[in-house]
Amino acid sequence: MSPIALEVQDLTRTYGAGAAEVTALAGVDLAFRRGTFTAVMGPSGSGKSTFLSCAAGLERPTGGRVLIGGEDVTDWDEERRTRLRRERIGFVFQGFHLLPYLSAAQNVGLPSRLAGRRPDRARVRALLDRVGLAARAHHLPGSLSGGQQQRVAIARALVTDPEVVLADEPTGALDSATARQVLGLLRGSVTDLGQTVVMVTHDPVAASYADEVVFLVDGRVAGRMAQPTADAVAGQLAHLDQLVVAR
Ligand SMILES: Nc1ncnc2c1ncn2[C@@H]1O[C@H](COP(=O)(O)OP(=O)(O)OP(=O)(O)O)[C@@H](O)[C@H]1O
Repeated sequence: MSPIALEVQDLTRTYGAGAAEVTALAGVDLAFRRGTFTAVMGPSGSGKSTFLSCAAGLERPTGGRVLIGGEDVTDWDEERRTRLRRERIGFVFQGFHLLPYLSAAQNVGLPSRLAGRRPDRARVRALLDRVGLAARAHHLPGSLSGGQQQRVAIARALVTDPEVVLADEPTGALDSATARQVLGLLRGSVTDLGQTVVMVTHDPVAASYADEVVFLVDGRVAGRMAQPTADAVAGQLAHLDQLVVAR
């Protein structure tokens, strides 16, 4: 098994053409080791969403490679990439993205169903238990709080034991106490379950739960910080221009 869960090599992505061309990613090299939690930060427009989309196989890069579990998936056709997303990547979104007419347990089991398998009931139950929602297994998302919905989404992201969990502003819609619970669960999935989490966030407190922060500026890696604290991250964000100059 590759020790690297996700790797991008010289990743570039441009949109439009000619005078209207926009460079969203300008040659990003990053490798995410298994069992690590990384936060990706940067100003608006720095390429964070584009990076996640390319890593997830939702968008094709203009150049460079994407490797999942050591396997180069860059040139896979749409069908293979859809299967890759269902079976080998977990997603957590700012807006939860649960299906409203399925119960919490059915939402957690959905990735297995989409992959053509009957959900493993014991695993669904264990994951709901892990996120503190065993008693709410049969509730519809509409009867759960935002934080509870996000906890269901985390259980769903973990159900296939994916190579990597990609989280896009997972606490962006939550109050700070609820956000801490959600971040604790993501942290626990790494520390206890050996998962690999890559999380885009604007929030220095959220980033402080990660092992490392990667800073993007203008589509490039402008800096990194190991063992981040919220204060250190906030300080670095305030001086990203200096990182770029120092590059
Ligand atoms: N579909 C698209 N068509 C044209 N330009 C795009 C498209 N998607 C992104 N861009 C441009 O690419 C650059 C990077 O955008 P991206 O959304 O990846 O940044 P971001 O760091 O995620 O920003 P934010 O923090 O605001 O979400 C921006 O200049 C953006 O306008």
